[in-house]
Amino acid sequence: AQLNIWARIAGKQYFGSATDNYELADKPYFKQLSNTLDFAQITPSNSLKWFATEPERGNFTFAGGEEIVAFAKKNKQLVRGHTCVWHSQLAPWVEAGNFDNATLSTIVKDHCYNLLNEACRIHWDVVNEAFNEDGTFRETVFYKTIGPSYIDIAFHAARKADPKAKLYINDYNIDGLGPKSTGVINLVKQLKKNKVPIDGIGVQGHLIVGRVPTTIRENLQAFADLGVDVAITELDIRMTLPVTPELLEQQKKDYQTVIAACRAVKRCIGVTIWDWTDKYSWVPGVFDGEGAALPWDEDLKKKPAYYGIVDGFTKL
Ligand SMILES: OC[C@H]1CNC[C@@H](O)[C@@H]1O[C@@H]1O[C@H](CO)[C@@H](O[C@@H]2O[C@H](CO)[C@@H](O[C@@H]3O[C@H](CO)[C@@H](O)[C@H](O)[C@H]3O)[C@H](O)[C@H]2O)[C@H](O)[C@H]1O
Repeated sequence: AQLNIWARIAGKQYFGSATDNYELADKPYFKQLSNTLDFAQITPSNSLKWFATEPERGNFTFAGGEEIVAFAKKNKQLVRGHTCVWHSQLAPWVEAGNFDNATLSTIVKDHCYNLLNEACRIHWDVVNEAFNEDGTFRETVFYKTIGPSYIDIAFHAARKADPKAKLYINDYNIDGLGPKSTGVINLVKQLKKNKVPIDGIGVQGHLIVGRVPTTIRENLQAFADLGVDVAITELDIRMTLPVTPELLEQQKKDYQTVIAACRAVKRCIGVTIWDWTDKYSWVPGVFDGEGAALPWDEDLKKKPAYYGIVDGFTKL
């Protein structure tokens, strides 16, 4: 059996992968990504971001996102939408406009409403990477101009556009207990108190071999105890190159640990890897001398990590 089958047997809704438009031209890659026994869910890794969907104010363009959505639909794969409000890959006019609070609030509302109205999906990362490592709010153009209520505005607009989609806040380095996870917990408590429609917390899971937080299961449970779903949204576990048999074995154990933690938490509903083959991983382009983060190698061959994921879903 394959990854999504084991995920389902373990009571999860899906196992999935991110992908990007240019990768779909790669036939062997396309064939494996279409394999729903491994991947029952797809996340467009770039083409639903602000730079791609609203390059000029009020000019909404969804061609890139729609191409990946059409691919998923054909395979009956679920789609996670990524992402509505994020400080990175933001269309330049949003910051260059020096908009006041009222105007930028309208811009956020319109962007999230149109994005979700066009591209209805199972989940949406409505707000991405809103926190600093110490759990305080990241000083983005949205936070500096509007304050923390930009998050409320985005979620309300998202819910108005799509009453069914599950609305998530998504971030990295919130895999284990710590000040950043506490920041997320305090925010979600506040949002729920203020009746802001939030359904889930997205734990990106960009991890390092041999350094998976020992508190990951406890942390996922703490998020679930807030009365929201949890999803692992961008899992990859990078190593310092060159690849060695020891590092591959440790990576296998690390994937097993993360999957087993999600499996143990009832409201951890699914796992998405941030692409599936090292051939298209974002890691080497950002972390010099690091890579080999994904379960398939550059030749599209399964690595020990693949079996670590199986063990995570199956082993007691
Ligand atoms: O950074 C990893 C995660 C972290 N969490 C949020 C999540 O959204 C993020 O994903 C990554 O987010 C990164 C940007 O922050 C993306 O990287 C961008 O990916 C884009 C599409 O491939 C790149 O754009 C291409 O760049 C090429 C060379 O510069 C140009 O020739 C292409 O025209 C242009 O499309 C950008 O330079 C590159 O910065 C990665 O693909 C994407 O996987």
